[in-house]
Amino acid sequence: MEFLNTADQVRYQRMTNAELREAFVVEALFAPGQLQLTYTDVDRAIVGSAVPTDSSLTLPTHKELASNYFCERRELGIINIGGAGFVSVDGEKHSMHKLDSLYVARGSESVSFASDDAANPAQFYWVSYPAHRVTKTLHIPQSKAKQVALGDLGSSNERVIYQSICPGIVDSCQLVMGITQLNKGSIWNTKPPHTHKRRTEVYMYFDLPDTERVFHFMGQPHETRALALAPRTAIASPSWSIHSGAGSCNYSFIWAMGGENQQFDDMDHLTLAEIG
Ligand SMILES: O=C(O)C(=O)C[C@H](O)C(=O)CO
Ligand SMILES: [Zn+2]
Repeated sequence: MEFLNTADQVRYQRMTNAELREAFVVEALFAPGQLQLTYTDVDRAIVGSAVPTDSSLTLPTHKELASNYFCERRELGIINIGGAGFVSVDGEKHSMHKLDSLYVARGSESVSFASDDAANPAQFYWVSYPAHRVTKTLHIPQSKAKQVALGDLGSSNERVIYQSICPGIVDSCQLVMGITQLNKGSIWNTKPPHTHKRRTEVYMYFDLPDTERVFHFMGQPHETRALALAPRTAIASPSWSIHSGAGSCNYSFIWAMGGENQQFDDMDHLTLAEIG
């Protein structure tokens, strides 16, 4: 397991791009045949990926979790961004098509990942937070997610937010998670930008060609920095930071939040005049 130690709201202002990347970005994701884990210090979110090819991959625990198994005190939100596959939770198989979500409840002892076709492997991405009670594991096909259409083409931010792991759909503890898809011709996510002191957030950009980038804006509203992120890269957003991006083309991203509350709409919106 890797560890991501984010910088504080003063120190990030003096950092080079390479230092900002080191402190906020999770780049080593989605290696074929491998499972990867990064423990962040934003509300103890653990970010991970698994790309099973010829054999299945099993979610391990780690010394720093001091647990007998990964979900002993944790919940897990998994989304597949690749070919069809399945996730087995304590022996129960959940088929996962592209963009399906799976909520894995605290207390689930074994979690493993497999692809239907090694030549077109599933690409599982997940975010996990500590969980204070036992709830139920649930599979959510993308069609069952709450859909919210936002923005317009004239402002280059026409997009659909799919809220799959959220109150009303899944009984989770901290985790709120879903996918935002930008329509062709739109490049801006999270416009207008916002913060939410009550929650931290992790974004993971995907579904754009390898040659394209998303310019992700982070930092305090009056002192922002931009990082050019390649596809399948995640970035942690501390509670004091905006999180908004402009792509060199349209794209999708998975967002996941944890913290004080689970209210998606609880945001402190900013006007662009407040961004520096
Ligand atoms: O494009 C958007 O707007 C988003 O996807 C917003 C994120 O979901 C978010 O930041 C929720 O707090
Ligand atoms: Zn947010």
